[in-house]
Amino acid sequence: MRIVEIRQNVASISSNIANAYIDFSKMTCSVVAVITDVMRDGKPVIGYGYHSNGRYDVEGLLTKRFLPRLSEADPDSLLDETGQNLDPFRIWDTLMKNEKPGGHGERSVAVGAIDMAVWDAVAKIADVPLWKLLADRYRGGVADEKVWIYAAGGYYYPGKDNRALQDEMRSYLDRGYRVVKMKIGGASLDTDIARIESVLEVVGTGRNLCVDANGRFDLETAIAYGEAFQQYDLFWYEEAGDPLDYALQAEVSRHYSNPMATGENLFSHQDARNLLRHGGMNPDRDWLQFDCSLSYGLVEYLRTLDVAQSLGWSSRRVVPHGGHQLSLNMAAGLHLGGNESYPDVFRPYNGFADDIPIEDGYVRLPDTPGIGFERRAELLADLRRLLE
Ligand SMILES: O=C([O-])CC(=O)C(=O)O
Ligand SMILES: [Mg+2]
Repeated sequence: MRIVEIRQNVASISSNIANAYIDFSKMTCSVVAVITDVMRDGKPVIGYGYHSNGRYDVEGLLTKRFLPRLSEADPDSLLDETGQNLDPFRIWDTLMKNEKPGGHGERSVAVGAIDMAVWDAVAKIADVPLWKLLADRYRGGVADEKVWIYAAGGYYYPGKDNRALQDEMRSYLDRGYRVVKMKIGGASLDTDIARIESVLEVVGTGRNLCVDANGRFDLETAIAYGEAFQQYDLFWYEEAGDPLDYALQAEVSRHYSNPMATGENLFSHQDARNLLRHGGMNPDRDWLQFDCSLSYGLVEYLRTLDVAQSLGWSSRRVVPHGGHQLSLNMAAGLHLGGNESYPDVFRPYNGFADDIPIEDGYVRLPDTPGIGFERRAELLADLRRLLE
């Protein structure tokens, strides 16, 4: 078999929402299609990939550096030992040839988008859903039947008052979610506490609410917020300070005794290891949110999970950022703790299978070969519009 062509394009995921750090008025993402010469039902197998929100598209990195490395490689060097399918690890090594270590920047996003498309193609060629392929390869054939997901939203946007915030959260509960997430740090402490209390009226208990500061706070502010909402026993307190400030994370943990979460802006297993070595995080209490699509893909994520395990972390404490179906497959197939979900934001690069309901905070996975994009019509239509 061969890769016939790899296409890339830029999708818009812009909207008028804002977190404590950025607005999303110009947010984009890169989309990738790996077109193969393997035929299914008279059509070539195509693997699709993209990266999640938060980093802008990486078109330049894809077109100038990473895609040429694949087209210049000996096609056989990208295949597994059977010669009948792609090998994501060999492809990864080809992509990363002549890249120095460290300084992970945003090349990890370009590699992540390609890697997603490669795994989609690999599972389609193997004719199995990716969650099953992962469970068979890495977890003795045992996949989780359903995955815990939480509804991430609660953004700031113009004209949004606490009533609108409550309506948003109520609609998530109506759609089957139990735990919701809201943004903090984009307003004063008093305003945010009033927002939190208004959401608690809807979700009932702090155990159903996560708050996300998107790395906005300095140490003093992070501690002040923690002290102000310690009493609510929130599900987690996310990205209190700068994602690379491990000493801040450790110090906040000394003041805040409920669960904390971070990791969505760490893009390599080495950065993840530094967080776990130096961030004072507690494997019995805290949560890790590394996002494969931003951090060199699933190939690298397997290393990150190994590093976490060697430092005493169960994969069940990992709940990836990004709300995409690749992480959902990984959650089921690799026994993660769950996955983020964006019921309403970042459309159409959000959501899971159209026809599978969310029940009591859990979702099941489709049995479609690949990642499952074919079961999410709006997303597939956009990928096809941009790539075919
Ligand atoms: O608002 C964002 O940048 C997304 C985010 O942090 C999340 O989903 O946790
Ligand atoms: Mg976040």
